[in-house]
Amino acid sequence: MSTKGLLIVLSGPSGVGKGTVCSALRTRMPELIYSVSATTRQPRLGEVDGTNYFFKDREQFLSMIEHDQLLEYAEYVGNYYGTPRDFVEETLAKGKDIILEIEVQGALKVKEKFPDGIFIFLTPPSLDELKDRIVGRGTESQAVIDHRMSVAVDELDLIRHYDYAVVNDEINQACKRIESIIIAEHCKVRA
Ligand SMILES: Nc1nc2c(ncn2[C@@H]2O[C@H](COP(=O)(O)OP(=O)(O)O)[C@@H](O)[C@H]2O)c(=O)[nH]1
Ligand SMILES: Nc1ncnc2c1ncn2[C@@H]1O[C@H](COP(=O)(O)OP(=O)(O)O)[C@@H](O)[C@H]1O
Repeated sequence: MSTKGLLIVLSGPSGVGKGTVCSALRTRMPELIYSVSATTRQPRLGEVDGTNYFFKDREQFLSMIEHDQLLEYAEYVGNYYGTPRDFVEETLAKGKDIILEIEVQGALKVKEKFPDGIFIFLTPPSLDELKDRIVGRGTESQAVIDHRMSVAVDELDLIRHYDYAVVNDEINQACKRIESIIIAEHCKVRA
């Protein structure tokens, strides 16, 4: 059984349920650490700076890039998103597992730096269900929903770069699958 911390990357199209699954996982796996990203996106109603994201303006974000403070970053539907580097490295150095909820371009960059990371892609039961969820959430304008749906089709094509695909048909089942993956990865015999 490995005592080293695992770097876990969870990706999936907008509206698939990443945020919902992550908050349910927090209850099931209180020892798992969550990376809080920086973004230039406007906060949604109820989102808290430092908890959901570190909300930055474009200039602040570009300064983080310039000072090499981000492990990876990507532009997604008109905004920047990036993973603060120090927190991830410090968490892994303490032997704790950390989960990054990030989109595919960023995930592929993390894979280059951490080939031993565990890459999990959360999929919707269908594209119709995905659209229903993103519309049902009610946080985006119609134009942003359309853009996110077209990005989703391209993202689904990149599943092949991931180690695991988990369907989010039901929240508890999806969490159970992710928890099982993490437990199994800790049992893996590594060189
Ligand atoms: N590359 C990268 N993507 C991120 C990061 N943080 C969040 N994302 C992704 O950016 C996309 C948009 O996030 P958000 O605007 O919160 O929308 P939501 O995922 O639909 O709730 C999602 O795919 C997130 O997983 C990050 O630090 N880096
Ligand atoms: N398994 C599920 N079944 C039905 N609805 C879900 C499921 N998982 C998430 N949802 C709903 O779908 C919407 C989008 O979920 P969210 O977690 O915000 O997605 P993401 O973070 O991937 O963009 C929310 O309204 C959420 O309540």
